[in-house]
Amino acid sequence: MFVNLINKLISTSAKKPPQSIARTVSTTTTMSPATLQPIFDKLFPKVEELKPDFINVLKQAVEIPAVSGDESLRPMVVKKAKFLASQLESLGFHDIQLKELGTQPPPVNNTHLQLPPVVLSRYGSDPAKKTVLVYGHYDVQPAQREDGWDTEPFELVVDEATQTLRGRGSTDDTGPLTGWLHVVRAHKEAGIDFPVNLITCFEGMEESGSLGLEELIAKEASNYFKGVDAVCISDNYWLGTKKPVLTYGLRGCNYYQVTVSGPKADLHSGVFGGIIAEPMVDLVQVLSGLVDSKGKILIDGIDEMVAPVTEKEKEIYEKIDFSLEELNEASGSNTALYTSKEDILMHRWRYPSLSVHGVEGAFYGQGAKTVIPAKVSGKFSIRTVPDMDSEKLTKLVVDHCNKSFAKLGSPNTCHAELIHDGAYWVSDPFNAQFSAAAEATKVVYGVEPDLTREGGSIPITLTFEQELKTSVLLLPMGRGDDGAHSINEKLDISNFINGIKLMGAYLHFYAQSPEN
Ligand SMILES: C[C@H](N)C(=O)N[C@@H](Cc1c[nH]cn1)C(=O)O
Ligand SMILES: [Zn+2]
Ligand SMILES: [Zn+2]
Repeated sequence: MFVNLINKLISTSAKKPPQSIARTVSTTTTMSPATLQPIFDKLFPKVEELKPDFINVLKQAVEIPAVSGDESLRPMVVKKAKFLASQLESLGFHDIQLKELGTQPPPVNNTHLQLPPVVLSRYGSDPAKKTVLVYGHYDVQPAQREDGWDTEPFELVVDEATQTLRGRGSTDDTGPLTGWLHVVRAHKEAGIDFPVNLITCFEGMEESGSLGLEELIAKEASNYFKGVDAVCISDNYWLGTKKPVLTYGLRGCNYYQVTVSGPKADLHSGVFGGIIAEPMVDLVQVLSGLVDSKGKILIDGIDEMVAPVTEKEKEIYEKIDFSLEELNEASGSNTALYTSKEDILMHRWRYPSLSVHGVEGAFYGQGAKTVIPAKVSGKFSIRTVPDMDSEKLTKLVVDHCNKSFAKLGSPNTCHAELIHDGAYWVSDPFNAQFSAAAEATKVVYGVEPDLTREGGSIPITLTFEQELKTSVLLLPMGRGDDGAHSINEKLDISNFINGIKLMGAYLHFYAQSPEN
């Protein structure tokens, strides 16, 4: 009955993909694990044998602080691109190109700042084989030891006690990205013919909105990317900590800043406090008018853009393997806004959310600096979902900020703007790629994967689908408690090693699959 429900959801949603599907994948396919078993019997032990080398490559990559959101670290992002190019070269990839994307558009402090290059390369060019493009990002989120890390964030620590690899980028996304290189190495050293032609597209701006990549993909669709049959992205996480998943949906992300400016320079609060209008005081009031403590977005017009939940969709969430306890464990707290699994998953996957991230220009360090900041920018983002329109949303956000500020009657000035936007994406999880990945999961993990959506965003996903006219599969490597974007980010060694096997097995199953 549940299978019928899923099929109905897909067939009735016409061009629109299903909102959410929670059952395991049905693999009615001609692919036979038995014919591939002799290959896996050679491949998997080789992956195990190369584990120390794979960890060592990840260690070298993590040591480069490629923080795309920090302008001063841009040379490090470029250094990491070059490091990857040299790794690709030593593995026998060809046609390696570091594609330049021009200068970073405003808002930016250095108006001549070059965007980091996109690393394109090929492994194999056999016309008899399918071509799979693998996308990953080599940039990372900012991290400082003082944030609360147990060890230096840009040193990969092999934690024997927990059997994890700790360091910024271990799970998001340096570990999974390097996984694709390791798959090639394991094939070479095991003497196994690589099942597909591989193209890499590794970018260095994902954590900052994938600036410039859309244009590159549109340009290369009929050039470098010509003949791509499928796109695979390993850049998200299992829902929990035990069960592997395949992911068929992402929320989008519109990132904003609202800047309040007043005095020419920061001022002494003893000299000017009480006699001038303080930008920070205005800003906190504008920010507090965006969302309430229950997570309700206070901007008029947003709820109306969200696709309504159908009765059928509600049933889907019941089947998912997830609990409030797992959420509490992953957040390290009991601060959840919802208690039921359905509410938690719907608010993570299919409703928008607004998060306030920080304030640029404000005092934030230790001690007690008595300053009145002259200009402060509040940063916040809205995770978007079907059927929200990015331009309409931005208009609502900017109008809302301007109205909130006007109510204050302040002599300061206020400017709200979009920094970047990335689209949401929902796909059909029963195509050839997902079936191949489900078979691979059964071989590697011995279970059928759950089908999940992701609350986070990978801005370029929809662009690949539209420009290359291919399906996209999200094949996560890490677990839901990996701490991506947080302190002590980690990747379990077992996820790293099994994830590499999974990537390899998926490529073999997909190569055998009768359809594209
Ligand atoms: C899911 C992916 N690994 C990720 O972390 N994506 C970022 C991308 C982003 C940054 N700004 C806007 N999108 C995320 O979801 O925050
Ligand atoms: Zn990330
Ligand atoms: Zn990522």
